Amino acid sequence: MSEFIEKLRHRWQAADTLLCVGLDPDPAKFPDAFVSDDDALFNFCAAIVDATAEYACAFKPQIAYFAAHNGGEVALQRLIAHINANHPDIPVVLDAKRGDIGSTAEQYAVEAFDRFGADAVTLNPYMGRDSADPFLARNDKGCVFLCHTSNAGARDFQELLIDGAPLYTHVARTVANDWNSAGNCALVVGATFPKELEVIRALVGDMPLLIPGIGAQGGDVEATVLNGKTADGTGLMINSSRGILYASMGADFAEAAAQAARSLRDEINRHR
Ligand SMILES: O=c1ccn([C@@H]2O[C@H](COP(=O)(O)O)[C@@H](O)[C@H]2O)c(=O)[nH]1
Repeated sequence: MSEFIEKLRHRWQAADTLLCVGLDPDPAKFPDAFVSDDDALFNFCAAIVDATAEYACAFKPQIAYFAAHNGGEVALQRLIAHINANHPDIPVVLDAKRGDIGSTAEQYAVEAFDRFGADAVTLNPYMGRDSADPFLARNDKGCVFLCHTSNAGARDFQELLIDGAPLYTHVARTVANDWNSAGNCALVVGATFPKELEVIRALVGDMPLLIPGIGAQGGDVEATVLNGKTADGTGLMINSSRGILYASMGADFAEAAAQAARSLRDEINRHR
């Protein structure tokens, strides 16, 4: 089992939480105090991280929200270093959805794990095994493959029938049975597709699932937990980004984020 999966399992138990706090910083939504702050991306996210850490089983920074801004990738690098230094028990899943030919994928693996210091990265399996190999070879780290995403367009390709079974089930089986020999794989499954979540859980045993789609996208917490949990009541990183980050856009943003995180952690736990 990879260090990422061990760290995640330990955090599930030690902190009694399945909540993943998503870090999608949008300066247009920041409180006024950040308007003239040259380091607003880092300062806003670090305040959210410190306020919500006790409720988090993982943090998930989405790289686009950093890379969209000049200097944003340096802010991301510093933010992950801040999490690793101050909250070392909480794994960081870099949401980058990488996938390319092997030689380029090698560079993406260096980017995620060595430059940014993430414990795991989200990956697009569409280009097949050789595009995943540079990540799978890092068996201390985690590879979180898109399986059934949370958006409406997930149906366009992911539900197409191949040999009588939807494409997303082929992804789930292939990752669980072929790609996970080092025990370092996980899957992304949207909370907005609870029936498909149940199907995927039945196919992949205890493999961890990253679940976006709660909060702003309207996924149902009870259905997510009931259909996605493992026999021991864990197995899930249930993500909320905007619902936590922007619980208040006032001076009390960090306290409001902590309250939103605690409330969602508690709601999740009521259904475990
Ligand atoms: O299927 C997917 C895969 C990834 N995401 C990402 O998760 C968060 C969701 O943000 P919310 O504000 O909680 O809706 C965001 O970073 C997406 O890029 C997803 O939503 N669905």
